[in-house]
Amino acid sequence: TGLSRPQRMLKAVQKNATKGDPQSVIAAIDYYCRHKEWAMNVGDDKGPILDSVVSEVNPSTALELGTYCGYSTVRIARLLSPGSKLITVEFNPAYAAVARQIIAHAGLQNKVTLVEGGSGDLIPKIKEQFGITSFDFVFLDHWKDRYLPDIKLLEDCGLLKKGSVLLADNVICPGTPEYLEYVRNSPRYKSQYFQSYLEYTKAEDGLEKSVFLG
Ligand SMILES: Oc1cc(-c2ccc(F)cc2)cc2cncnc12
Ligand SMILES: [Mg+2]
Repeated sequence: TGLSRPQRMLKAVQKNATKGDPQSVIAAIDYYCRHKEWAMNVGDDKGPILDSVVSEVNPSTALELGTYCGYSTVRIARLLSPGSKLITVEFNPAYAAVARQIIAHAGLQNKVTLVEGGSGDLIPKIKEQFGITSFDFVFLDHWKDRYLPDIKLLEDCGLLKKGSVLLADNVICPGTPEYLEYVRNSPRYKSQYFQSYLEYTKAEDGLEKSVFLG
């Protein structure tokens, strides 16, 4: 049945984006997904909000849950200071295979570690495997019913510290009601909603930024 949607997206990047130029990779994906076929990247409406939060935090250690094709991985990694690291977790091997190539096309492979597997299995292993004591920034963009259990896991594993920033995609569409209720009502978080649009559409969606208070 030919190429998958992620593989078609990769071809568009290889054809239209300049090697080593993250901005051209981002633009090529946004053009393809807006004009050719939709795909579940954070996109060019929510993307600048992601950029502004990453730039404000300027994380030394960052975690992304849900790589997909690597669009937001590239958005985050292009903003990291030298020596900073982004770990991105993807459950689907076919997605991970495309993401590795898109991240490499952007020239960001030295800033990014892509780990294949389930976030629930991998989070408890991060300290020992990567020698990371805590994350300054976490981007949640995977299965919506994993958002809440995974931040509780991050808390229990001591991977969050006072000031750690969580940014969650899709809190309206498809929606993460249990997660929102938790971060908005917990005394351990200061939460803020950034209204935007579902990628490449006119539907409402938004990002929830939650600062861990320790
Ligand atoms: O940004 C996203 C959007 C959608 C999605 C799919 C279908 C639809 F109709 C609306 C929204 C699904 C996602 C799954 N994981 C991560 N991010 C996602
Ligand atoms: Mg998303």
